Amino acid sequence: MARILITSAIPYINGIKHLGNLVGSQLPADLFARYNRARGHEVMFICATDEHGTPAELAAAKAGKPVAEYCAEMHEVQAEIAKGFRLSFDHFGRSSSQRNHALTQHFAGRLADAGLIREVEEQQVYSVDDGRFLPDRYIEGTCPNCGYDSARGDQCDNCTKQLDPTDLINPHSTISGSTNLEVRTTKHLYLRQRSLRDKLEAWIDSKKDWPILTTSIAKKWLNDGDGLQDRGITRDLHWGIPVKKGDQIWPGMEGKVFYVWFDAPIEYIACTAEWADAQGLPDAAWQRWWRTDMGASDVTYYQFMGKDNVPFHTLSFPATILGSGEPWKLVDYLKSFNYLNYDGGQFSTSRGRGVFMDQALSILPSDYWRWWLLSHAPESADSEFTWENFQVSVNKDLADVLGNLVSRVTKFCVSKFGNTVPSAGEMGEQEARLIEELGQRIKDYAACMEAMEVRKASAELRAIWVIGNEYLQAAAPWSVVKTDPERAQAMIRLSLNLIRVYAILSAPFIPDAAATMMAAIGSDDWTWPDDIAGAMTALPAGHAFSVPENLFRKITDEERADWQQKFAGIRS
Ligand SMILES: Nc1ncnc2c1ncn2[C@@H]1O[C@H](COP(=O)(O)OP(=O)(O)OP(=O)(O)O)[C@@H](O)[C@H]1O
Ligand SMILES: [Zn+2]
Repeated sequence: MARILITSAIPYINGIKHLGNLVGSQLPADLFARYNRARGHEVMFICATDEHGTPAELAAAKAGKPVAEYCAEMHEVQAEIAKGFRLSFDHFGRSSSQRNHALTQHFAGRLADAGLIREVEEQQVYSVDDGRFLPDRYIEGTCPNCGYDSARGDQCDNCTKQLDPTDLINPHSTISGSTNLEVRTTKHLYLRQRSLRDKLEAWIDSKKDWPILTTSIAKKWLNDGDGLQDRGITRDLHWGIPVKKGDQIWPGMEGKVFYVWFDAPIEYIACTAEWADAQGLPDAAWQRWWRTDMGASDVTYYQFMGKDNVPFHTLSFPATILGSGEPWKLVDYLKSFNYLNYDGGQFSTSRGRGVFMDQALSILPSDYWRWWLLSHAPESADSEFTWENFQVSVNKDLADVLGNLVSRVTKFCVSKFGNTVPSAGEMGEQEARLIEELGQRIKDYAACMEAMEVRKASAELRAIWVIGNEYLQAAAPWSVVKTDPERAQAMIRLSLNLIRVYAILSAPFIPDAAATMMAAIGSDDWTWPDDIAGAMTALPAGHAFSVPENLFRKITDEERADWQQKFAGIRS
């Protein structure tokens, strides 16, 4: 039994996530967690909400709520939707937890002790009436380039020109509208990533089996232009983790917080501590996942994320870990994804474009989405969600192939032989061939799952469903029963066993349908079918089963057109 630590990129708190976010991080991580549990490994699967930073403050202000209250509410909303998609986190934590405060301050203190932090003086816009420094997005004014009157401090949305807040004509604070702004000097902490550059490069070079997407992004940041740069890790904001050196005051940094990208990945560790707290377990319980000096040396650590998160996980977070000089676990395998696009454009939370997780569940159960998203995961390139493709995939793979097999076999058996596994007849050549082919295909499927080749794994699973259908088609028990009922019984006995095997193999992709199949077949034995011949004869003659409710329904053309129309616009 192996010990497997899995973290999904933590979703940002400022709204409900779209299907792109889901397939780029949480969903494939869940697939991998479920698969490894099914193989009997010890799994710790961690996710959380990413709660700090300016966008959270802005979203809270828009909702008219204090930011802490807004985050607490949105965390519950996201946790509920995650349950709806059957995301099997061991813990879904919060980056604003006390655990993360303490751990983030601890890491900063260690980095300072190691000489890896430098203090930098910067010029920044200060709003006298608001009593605070303003991040670029909090400042608006007239664009010097095109005259647009709501250009932001970092960019003009009208002409796209990149701006400095000091470029704006008649700038004002978006918080209060005040024009009483001045440029003041402020102090920030920078992590000396440059001095860790060679160490980071050697570490990345040692990862020969990582996806090219992952290593190419890391290499770009290491080498492009002047190479890896030191990075500001503090901000002049109210909402965040107060800057401290361990549990000590940091002179000159009073009132400042850590930058959200500094504390967010540390939450993977803190979240595991939150898990232990929630279980009433001592620190040793989470430390054995993270500290190689406290039992984590046999842990293999996998991360899942979309491509935009890769630099922070290949460089910044490892710089924090390596720089601390403490024996924390570094990631062993980083699975990254390209982007899923939506019907001819991009998904966008800020612009409300695409299908969002709550909307998806309101029209179809989670298995339909899980299957489509995973079987079309943007692995080697970006992929695109279209309603046509979704309809075809659901109707063919789920309804025609898998659903149809389950319903045909169980209904036929009940009508001809009753609702128990029939006992007569012997297996023949055809059955032996099916069992042999299944054995090989299950090995291929497992290899894809272990390599986290999500699309290939789904293709293997589909092929496993297809060979069952082909067998039934060729064996044709509904014809054979007329001349040789005992042969037909043997065929159906095998097919009922096949349904149980399908439930086990399909569960990581479509857990609800798998549970329905297993319940209908009257078993709770989820043992992985390593011994396929044994698994295909596991249900004894006389074992009772039932006909399940229709596993999957088809999507009609009218529904497809209706949804396409309904989701074409912008979610406000
Ligand atoms: N279109 C997409 N396809 C696949 N993965 C995506 C997509 N957009 C974001 N992701 C990934 O989703 C995960 C969660 O992202 P996060 O909550 O930070 O939202 P985001 O990156 O700000 O995206 P958006 O602004 O579109 O919501 C991250 O790992 C990110 O890389
Ligand atoms: Zn402009």
